[in-house]
Amino acid sequence: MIHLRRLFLRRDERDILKGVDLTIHKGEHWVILGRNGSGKTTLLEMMTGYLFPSSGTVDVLGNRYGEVDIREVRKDIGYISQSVIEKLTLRDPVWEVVATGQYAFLRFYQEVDNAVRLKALRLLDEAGLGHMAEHPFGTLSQGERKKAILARALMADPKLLIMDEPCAGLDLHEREKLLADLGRLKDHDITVVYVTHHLEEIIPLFTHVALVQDGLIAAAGPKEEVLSSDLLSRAYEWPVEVEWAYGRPWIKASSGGEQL
Ligand SMILES: Nc1ncnc2c1ncn2[C@@H]1O[C@H](COP(=O)(O)OP(=O)(O)OP(=O)(O)O)[C@@H](O)[C@H]1O
Repeated sequence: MIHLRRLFLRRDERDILKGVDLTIHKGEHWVILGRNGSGKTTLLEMMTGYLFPSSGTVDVLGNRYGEVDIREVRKDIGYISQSVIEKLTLRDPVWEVVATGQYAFLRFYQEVDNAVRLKALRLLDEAGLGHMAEHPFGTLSQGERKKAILARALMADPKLLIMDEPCAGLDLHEREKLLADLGRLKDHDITVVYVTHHLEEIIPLFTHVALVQDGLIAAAGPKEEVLSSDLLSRAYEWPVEVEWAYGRPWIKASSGGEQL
């Protein structure tokens, strides 16, 4: 599904990626963790074809970037990031913002096909936002916006859903509601790649974790193996302990502990 091979990225005389290898198979759901500036967003942008490596190969859904029309590949990829959210028009009705996901447009300048409108309304209903379909997008709370953006990303029935910190800025209640929506993707034929800073967002849906450290993959594999106190302490350069509860990992950091 995704094969990253020997990815290097050099920008402004700095090595941002230093030889990343990562393979994600169909049916797996991955979380990418790592310190600020370690290269997580850069990796997502390589997967979506918004950034090209200085060297190395990126294969996504059987296509090698550089040899195919990436716009065609993107039709099968849902991408949720702050930069996408910022481009959406706040005064458009929620259902229309969701419906644009069908074509990866930002706005409609023509009549919307009725089948597309109905699909947007159904996805909004499933997200519990049906009653807000006609509200201007900008009047939604941050949590409601995130749920609507997830519905938008699902409009085109993507094979791959890539998310960059979708729970950022949400309170516990809104976060849990968004995670519950994500959990339901288990029944969809979709592969999820998810960047976060918060281990507790690693709900049972997720199967694998990659730890990024200073432009390299420090560890990657089944979540139970990678989410060890030892590996996480090294990746975050801080002594931490991981505990599991409700099928999710929870992290304890030693306060004022000597840095590793
Ligand atoms: N266009 C660019 N030109 C130069 N340096 C860049 C560029 N984009 C990113 N970087 C640098 O590359 C490094 C990795 O950035 P990236 O955004 O991938 O990190 P991240 O792991 O997503 O961080 P965060 O958790 O803070 O979002 C950072 O040091 C950043 O300053």
